[in-house]
Amino acid sequence: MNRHSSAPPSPAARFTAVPVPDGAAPLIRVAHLTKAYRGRPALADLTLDLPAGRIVGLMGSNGSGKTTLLKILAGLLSEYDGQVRVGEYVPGPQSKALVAFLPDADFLAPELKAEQAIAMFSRLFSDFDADRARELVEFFGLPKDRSLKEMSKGMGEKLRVSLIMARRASVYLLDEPISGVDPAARDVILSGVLQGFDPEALMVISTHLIADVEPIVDSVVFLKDGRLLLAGDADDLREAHGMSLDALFRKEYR
Ligand SMILES: Nc1ncnc2c1ncn2[C@@H]1O[C@H](COP(=O)(O)OP(=O)(O)OP(=O)(O)O)[C@@H](O)[C@H]1O
Repeated sequence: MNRHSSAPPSPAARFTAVPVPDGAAPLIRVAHLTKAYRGRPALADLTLDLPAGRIVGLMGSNGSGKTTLLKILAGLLSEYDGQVRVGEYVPGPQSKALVAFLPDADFLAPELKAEQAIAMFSRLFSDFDADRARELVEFFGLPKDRSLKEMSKGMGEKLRVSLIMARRASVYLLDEPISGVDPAARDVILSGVLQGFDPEALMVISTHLIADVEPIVDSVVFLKDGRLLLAGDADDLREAHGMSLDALFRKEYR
């Protein structure tokens, strides 16, 4: 994984890109992306390429622009400056077919039980694998006879993750999939996310719970105030800074 030379520990500024294999086209390309809400910048001149086959931790303190970036990549926010490509597409109907997006807010009707939600996703998405969703529901031990409103917060999140990860997408964008659930449930959710994950796909997981996702990410993007603070291979960053990503995050955001 280490593509950097054996240079001494270096400042964060050296790590400004997730490595893209030689000759490969990035799956996501973002160039000079700027997005403001009523004149207040949420993303400022962000440039970032992400290749297929990576699990990227999108990290940053509250308000650093993670959700805004994911919504733009998912095609839900279309007013921005700069260039964005998912595969060969500007975010829109064609790119949406490639992208499975787990928003940080509820997106399912509270009356739905697991099997009804699976039926709905089968109708909505041609790449949805209902058997895979049922396997995940089973893996998470979710009750089949309870609707979403009768489930705990952690159960609801597990159902949403089961649905999103059962799409056969090229890009998975997960916005805070483990926030608001207890530490044991976080581990279970993350192992569910990884189960059967296509190694050729790209996954971007936004979080500020760095220690929890650190074991599963191989690349990192740190945002601060809508700008790229650093980005790189997780092993390279740990080696160059001589600390875990969690410790690095605490140092950079102090
Ligand atoms: N719909 C909106 N209208 C106005 N301002 C917004 C809106 N959505 C986000 N913002 C602002 O944009 C900035 C970035 O917000 P965003 O939600 O992208 O950050 P985040 O890193 O996902 O934060 P968190 O970790 O708290 O979820 C913040 O200053 C926020 O207040």
